[in-house]
Amino acid sequence: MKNVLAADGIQLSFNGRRILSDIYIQCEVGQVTGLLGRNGCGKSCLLNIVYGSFPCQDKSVRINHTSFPAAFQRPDLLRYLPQHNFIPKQFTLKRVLADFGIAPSALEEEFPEYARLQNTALGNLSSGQRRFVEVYCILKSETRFVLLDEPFSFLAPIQVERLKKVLNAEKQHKGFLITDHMYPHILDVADQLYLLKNGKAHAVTQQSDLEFLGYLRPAHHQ
Ligand SMILES: Nc1ncnc2c1ncn2[C@@H]1O[C@H](COP(=O)(O)OP(=O)(O)OP(=O)(O)O)[C@@H](O)[C@H]1O
Repeated sequence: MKNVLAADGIQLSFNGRRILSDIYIQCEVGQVTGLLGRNGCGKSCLLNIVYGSFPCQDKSVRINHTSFPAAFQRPDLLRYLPQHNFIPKQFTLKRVLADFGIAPSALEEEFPEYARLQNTALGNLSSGQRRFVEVYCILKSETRFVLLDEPFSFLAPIQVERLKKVLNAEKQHKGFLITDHMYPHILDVADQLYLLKNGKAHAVTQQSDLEFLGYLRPAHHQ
């Protein structure tokens, strides 16, 4: 049986304003599922709800048909990269890698420039380096599914390309749900794509769908 994370029946409103109303998304081990949408359409809320850290009027989150309303309690099954820095800044790189069960040599082989930073606290890295470490640790951690909220923002293009290689290697045994406004990278890595609009998740198969749904300006208008 395939390993599938599925979420549906999600209803979310703030002060009577409907944010999410008709959501069905699924994510399979071996695949990257992309989630696009304009600012404020509810992407971060949706990831938080799937993770279980955000209260929601109604939802069903399942892994292989088993319900996981509080998936954040099962890091062996699901990990989440929030939009903001989430690892305490006083932790050294060495400690962070150990906490995520990653051998320092694994990072150093792929990214030798981090070898000399093992004893550096994350707060003393540049903001891009700090974000890079967070994304790398979440990508490499031992889990089944990974939710990524804006992993590429704040990173230099070459770092994005290098992390995309890590993502593609890791997806052999993990499923990813990823959102980022650097949409060409999402189109590049995603095996399937959803666009969130007016509370609904629309399955998208080609760039013209994104234009039709108003996420991209039509090519002939650019
Ligand atoms: N705690 C809250 N109370 C009230 N409204 C909220 C709360 N959290 C989020 N919202 C609203 O819900 C909507 C969706 O927010 P969310 O952060 O999920 O959007 P997003 O698609 O991730 O946006 P962006 O791309 O700008 O990060 C926004 O209009 C936001 O103002």
